Amino acid sequence: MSDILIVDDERDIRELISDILEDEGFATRLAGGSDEAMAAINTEPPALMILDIWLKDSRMDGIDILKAVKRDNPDVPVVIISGHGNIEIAVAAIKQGAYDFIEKPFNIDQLLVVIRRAMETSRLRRENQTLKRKDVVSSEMLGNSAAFRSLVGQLDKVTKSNGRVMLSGPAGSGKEIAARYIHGHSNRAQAPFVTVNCAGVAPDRMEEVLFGRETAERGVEPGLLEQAHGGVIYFDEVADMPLGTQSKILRVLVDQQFTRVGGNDKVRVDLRVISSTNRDLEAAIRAETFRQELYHRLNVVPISVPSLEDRREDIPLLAEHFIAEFNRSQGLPQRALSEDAVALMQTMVWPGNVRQLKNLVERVLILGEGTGPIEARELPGEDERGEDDGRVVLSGALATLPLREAREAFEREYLLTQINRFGGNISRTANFVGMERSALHRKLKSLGVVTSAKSGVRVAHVDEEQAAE
Ligand SMILES: Nc1ncnc2c1ncn2[C@@H]1O[C@H](COP(=O)(O)OP(=O)(O)OP(=O)(O)O)[C@@H](O)[C@H]1O
Repeated sequence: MSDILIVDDERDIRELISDILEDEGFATRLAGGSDEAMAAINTEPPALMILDIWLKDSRMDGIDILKAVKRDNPDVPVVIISGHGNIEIAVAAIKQGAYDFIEKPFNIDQLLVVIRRAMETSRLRRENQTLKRKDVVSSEMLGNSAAFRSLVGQLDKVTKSNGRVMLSGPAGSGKEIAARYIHGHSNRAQAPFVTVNCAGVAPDRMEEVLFGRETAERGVEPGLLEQAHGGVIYFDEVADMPLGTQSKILRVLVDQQFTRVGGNDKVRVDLRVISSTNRDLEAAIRAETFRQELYHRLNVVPISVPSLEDRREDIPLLAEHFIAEFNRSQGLPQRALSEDAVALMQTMVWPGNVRQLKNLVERVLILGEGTGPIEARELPGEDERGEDDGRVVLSGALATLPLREAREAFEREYLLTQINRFGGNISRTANFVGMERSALHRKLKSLGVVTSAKSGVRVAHVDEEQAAE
């Protein structure tokens, strides 16, 4: 979608327009009638279409083509060419969704201004759509592990206030879904939830995207802050916000008002601000890529979202939920999970967290074998797991240790994973690893592994002092 389609029954005119546009660096395609035009659009929708209203000897006239384009490719801006004195028709075309019109005979500058504006508006619109696309995702948040319950407990406490929340946690752990949970349970639930993808917008576009703009030609085009009025604005990955925009956002938070790009009027909006980060913002402040004052304003209530590895117990529940969801949305087979598959999933590493689990489930369902329970062998290939039929590939660090220490390091890691997988429950862990409960306790003690309750969550970790003894 990068060229301009020129539809005119007069060859001289379409070639003239094409020459002008190509001189300006645009690629063009030409069509002399409605069939050719429709075929060109169906092959690949253009970035913009210039359309003559009167098409001699054609099955469809310009207005029909316009209607078809607006029905099937509503994002393609259409600029109408109308004969001199046909203003009513041009106005009718605008009502049908044409972006603008130019009258024949037109002057080149006028043509270029209209085209540039149309392209720019359509780009802004697309950008906003990508930003809002996430809006439709489901916001059912599932889990039953202690770490998850502790998270929900904290979220519940902030739903009723207006306090600014900073969600921190690794990529894909569910920060956005947590933000939606706050929104959905607050008295702003009926108002919009608007996501600003701080990493996805080019720095020089950020202000226009956030604050909107005002131009003589197009009037007011509201930005995301205005679109979120009454609801929640979610700054996803705040650490990626350009420094210049950070200062402007800070001003908005202090003054509770802003000005659109190109405008003079002050705009007031009522917003709740929720932000997320998977980076260490304090380090970003030290590196002077994040403004300290903004950090303090956004970080009023810090809430940390646990990684999937800290809530391994939830893996079967989440996997089953995603299987059901893919069954509903894409008709993928509704399969059960074998015990082996669950055990493997609960011991794998999940750098991409819940998102990675969701992607894995989708892949297994697509590539899968039949409709029976999902087996462990269908899970990621050996190459991805770094093991082969239980053969462990030694990591560099392990390979340099004497056997006794290497075995201890392995046992420590293995048992830590298992205990966390069973939510800190020693009996269930003992049962799974095939040891007596008391023997497991002794083993843990000798390895320096202790379990403790941190904000209501029982987790296993290594007590360095004990381990050193
Ligand atoms: N507790 C949960 N229950 C159900 N689905 C979840 C849960 N947590 C995360 N997900 C799903 O996992 C995916 C990733 O979640 P989300 O986008 O909220 O993560 P994130 O931390 O905001 O990611 P990123 O850091 O990449 O922005 C989404 O599809 C989300 O619906």
